[in-house]
Amino acid sequence: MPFLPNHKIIIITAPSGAGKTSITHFLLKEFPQLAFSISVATRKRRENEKEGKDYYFISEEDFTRKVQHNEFVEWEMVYEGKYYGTLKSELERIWHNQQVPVLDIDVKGAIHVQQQYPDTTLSIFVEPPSVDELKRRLSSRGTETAESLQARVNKASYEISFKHHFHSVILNDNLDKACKQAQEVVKKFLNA
Ligand SMILES: Nc1nc2c(ncn2[C@@H]2O[C@H](COP(=O)(O)OP(=O)(O)O)[C@@H](O)[C@H]2O)c(=O)[nH]1
Ligand SMILES: Nc1ncnc2c1ncn2[C@@H]1O[C@H](COP(=O)(O)OP(=O)(O)O)[C@@H](O)[C@H]1O
Repeated sequence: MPFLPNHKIIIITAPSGAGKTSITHFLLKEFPQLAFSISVATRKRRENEKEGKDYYFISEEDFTRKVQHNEFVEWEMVYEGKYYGTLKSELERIWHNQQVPVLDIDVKGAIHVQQQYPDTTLSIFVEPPSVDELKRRLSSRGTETAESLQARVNKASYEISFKHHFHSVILNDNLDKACKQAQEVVKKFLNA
């Protein structure tokens, strides 16, 4: 993939329910030079989600074909049988528009991207106050079945154990405060 040294990347990572999406939306509103990196996913679309805005929703067969054709910067089976990946073409599209991609991806994907672009990546880990609070937030978000909620909660402690791999750890006990902290870190990175 053509890559220039000024091609920056911002990663927001965390367990599901920690507040990645909320903080990412805030950052996208604050900084017009940022653009959301739309991932490919094989899970079902939620009612409030739009194809080609939140994700590119595809079948597992199509996902496998893209893996074989080496179309991903990184991809993971984040939950049992549910695949997610960042397309090379998505990063290229955003860089081509002179913008900086914001990747909302899981901890393993985040570590892979950081390894590939160590000098130009900013990674932010969003930490939930506790796993119990994470469960409460996911329940009240109202998007998950009992099974998908449990899968998210089960993985949370494992994911939190990776937090030291990232440049910045932001505790999301208060969303406004967490957004402001993220804003400061991103501002410094964009101006560097
Ligand atoms: N590795 C990787 N993870 C992704 C990608 N896109 C989304 N994810 C992660 O997959 C997990 C599940 O996302 P989602 O199904 O939207 O559920 P939510 O986190 O509960 O809103 C989250 O941790 C996302 O950050 C991607 O392209 N690559
Ligand atoms: N600090 C917070 N306090 C209470 N609820 C929050 C906080 N941050 C986010 N939420 C809510 O918790 C749920 C999960 O947040 P979301 O941004 O979807 O997380 P993620 O993208 O990491 O899965 C959403 O309903 C969101 O409105």
